[in-house]
Amino acid sequence: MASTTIPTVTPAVALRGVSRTYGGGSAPVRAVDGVDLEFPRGTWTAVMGPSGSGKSTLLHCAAGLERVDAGQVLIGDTDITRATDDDLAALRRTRIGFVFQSFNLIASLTAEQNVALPLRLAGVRPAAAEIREVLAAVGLGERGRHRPRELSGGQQQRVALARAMVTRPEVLFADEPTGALDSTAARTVLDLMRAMAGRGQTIVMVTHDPAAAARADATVFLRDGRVIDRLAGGDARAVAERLVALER
Ligand SMILES: Nc1ncnc2c1ncn2[C@@H]1O[C@H](COP(=O)(O)OP(=O)(O)OP(=O)(O)O)[C@@H](O)[C@H]1O
Repeated sequence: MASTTIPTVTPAVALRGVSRTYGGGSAPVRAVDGVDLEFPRGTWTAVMGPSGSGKSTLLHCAAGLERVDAGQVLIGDTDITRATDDDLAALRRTRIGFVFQSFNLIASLTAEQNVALPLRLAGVRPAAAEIREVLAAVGLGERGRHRPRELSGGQQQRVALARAMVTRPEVLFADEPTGALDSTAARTVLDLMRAMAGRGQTIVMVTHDPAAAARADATVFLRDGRVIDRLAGGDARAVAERLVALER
């Protein structure tokens, strides 16, 4: 009988034995402790866990914002743990997007200028029409000339998402993207993330909110820097129950 080969698909992001320890001396903190995870292309994964369980550290290591002490992080076929600082900076400008709870927009720039920034940093002259299109995609077509302080929190987060989307990154890393938003604004941001995953982009999102995690395709649960549980799909109640169980 002929043997069949199962084609292996490279995940968008893979962590292999990743560890990150802070501080040396007598009290080092192992924030991430031997994590193995794969994030398939076009999927949206939530990362949950108690405060201090290592969620942000894991996200920063996966996005190349922070160096790992051990293990490998692969973005597609690229091992970013071997990349130089220049390579990493280039990767972050082109293949990776990042959104934070605090939006991190530049106060003195308009929405359009904020969105254009990653292209400018990559040495590309942004086309005005392209910037308007991305802002329209997040429902802010009329707000391009406004500065962050003239926008609501939900609108600012949508500008931050537009800025992360403008380079069409393979992977979007989001650290509590809805943490500062009311439920209506949060839903709009989560709808946009769902649309991104639908276009084949991969999303890794740290959240404390079971309702936000329930919108993702899967949730991984961390405790003491380790992955200790995983839930595919699920509703907010199922996510919350798992979270409560691991906080005991
Ligand atoms: N720069 C740092 N220096 C020293 N220790 C740190 C640093 N950053 C994080 N830690 C420690 O590493 C552990 C994991 O922190 P991390 O911020 O990744 O957790 P988290 O799960 O994202 O927490 P939270 O939900 O409260 O934001 C914690 O014990 C934290 O105190």
